[in-house]
Amino acid sequence: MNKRKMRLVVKVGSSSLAALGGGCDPGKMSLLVSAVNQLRQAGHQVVLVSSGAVASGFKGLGYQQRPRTLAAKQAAAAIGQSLLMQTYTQLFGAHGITIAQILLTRSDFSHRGRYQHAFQTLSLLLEKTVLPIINENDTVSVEELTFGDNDMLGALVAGLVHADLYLILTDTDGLYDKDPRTHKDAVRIPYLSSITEDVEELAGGASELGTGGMRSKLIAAKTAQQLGVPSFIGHLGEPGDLLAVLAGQGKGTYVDYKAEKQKRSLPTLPTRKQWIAVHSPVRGRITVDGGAAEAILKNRGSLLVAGVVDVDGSFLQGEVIDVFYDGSLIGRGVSRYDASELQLLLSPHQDGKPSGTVIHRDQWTEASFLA
Ligand SMILES: Nc1ncnc2c1ncn2[C@@H]1O[C@H](COP(=O)(O)OP(=O)(O)O)[C@@H](O)[C@H]1O
Ligand SMILES: N[C@@H](CCC(=O)OP(=O)(O)O)C(=O)O
Repeated sequence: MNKRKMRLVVKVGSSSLAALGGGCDPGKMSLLVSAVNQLRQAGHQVVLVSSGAVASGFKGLGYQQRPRTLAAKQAAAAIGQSLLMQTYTQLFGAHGITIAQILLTRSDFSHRGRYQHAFQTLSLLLEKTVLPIINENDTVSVEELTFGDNDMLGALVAGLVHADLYLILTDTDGLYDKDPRTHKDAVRIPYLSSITEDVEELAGGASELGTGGMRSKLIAAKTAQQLGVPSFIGHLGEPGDLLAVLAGQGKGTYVDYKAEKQKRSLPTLPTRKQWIAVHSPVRGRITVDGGAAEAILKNRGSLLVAGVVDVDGSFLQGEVIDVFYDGSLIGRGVSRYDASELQLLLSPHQDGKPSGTVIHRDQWTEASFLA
C-alpha cells in the first residue's frame, strides 16, 4: 500500500454528478464526497475540479435536456453552480470539511499576475486544510463550454499545484480501444506510458451530460504529463476506489504512473517555467547561432545578445518569445530587451560585439516542455 502523503487533483465530470434529466444527483455526489473524505483521512491533500454546473442547472431554466446554445448553457451554469456548491457545502460539512469555490477561465492562466494569484490562493487554502473546488467561470468563458475544457482546466491546475497525480473521473472505467457505449467488444487499456496520436484516435465523443468525451481527457492527460504530473482516468463506483487508485489497483487507465515506484518519470516543472511553457502569450521570435544554442541547451547557460542572428516581431521587454536555431524551435523565454532595442544592437553599424543577456536561464523553458 502506498504510504506517501500525496497532493492530488481530482476532476469529476457532469456524468458523475448530475441526474440524467438534469439537477444535482445527491447519491452520486455523496459517493464522491465519501471518496474524497477517505483520501483526506489518509493524509492526502485534495483539490477538486468539478463540472456539472450546466447539467445541474438546465432544469431550472425549464429545459428537458442539456441546452445547445451558448447563452442557454451559460444561464444554466449560473443556476447550477450555486446548486452544486450548496450541495457540496452540506455534504462535505457533514465530514467537518470546509470548502472554497474558485472559478477560473483559460485567460486567467495566460495573465501572469492572475496566474500567480491563483497559485497563492490555492497554496494558502491547502495549507489551511480547506478543500478548493474549482470550475470554469462559465458566464464569461466561451471556449470552455464548447470544447469541454474542464479536463484541461484540471490538468493545468494539477501542474500549478505540483500535484503527484491527476485523477479524471467519468462514467467509464478508463480508455477502451473503441467507444464502449457503442461497441460491446471494446477492451480497456490499463496503462499508457504516453499519449501518442494513435492513442488519441481511439477516443470518441461525449456522453449525454458531458462535453469533451474521452478525447479531451487524453489531451488533458498529455498536458499534465508535459507538466510532470501522471494521470488516471476511471470511474468512481465505491468510496474506497480512489485510495485503490493510489495503490496502483484502480480500475481504469493510468498514464505514466507506477504505484510501486511511487514517483513520476519527470519532476513537475517549476511554476514560473510552466507559465512560460504552457500559458504565456508568445509575442515574437529570435534566431540564434550554434554557440548560443549550445550554451543554453548543453552548458545550462543564459542566452546572450552576441548569439542572436535574427529578430522577428515587435515584442517588449518582459514578454515571452520563441527561440529558433537551424530552423527548429529550441525553447521559449522572457526577453530582457524590446525587439527594437535588439534590432539596433544587431545592426552592422554597431561598434564591437554586443553584450548583455537576452533570456536568463531562470526565465527559459526548453522546447520538449512546450505545448
Ligand atoms: N475509446 C473510448 N474509451 C472510453 N470511453 C469513450 C471512448 N470513446 C468515447 N468514449 C465516451 O466518453 C464518455 C466520457 O466523456 P464525457 O461524456 O465528456 O464525460 P464527463 O462528463 O465525465 O467529462 C463516455 O461516456 C464514453 O462513452
Ligand atoms: N463548466 C462546465 C463544464 C463542462 C465540462 O467540461 O463538462 P464535463 O465534460 O462533464 O467535464 C459545467 O460545469 O457544466
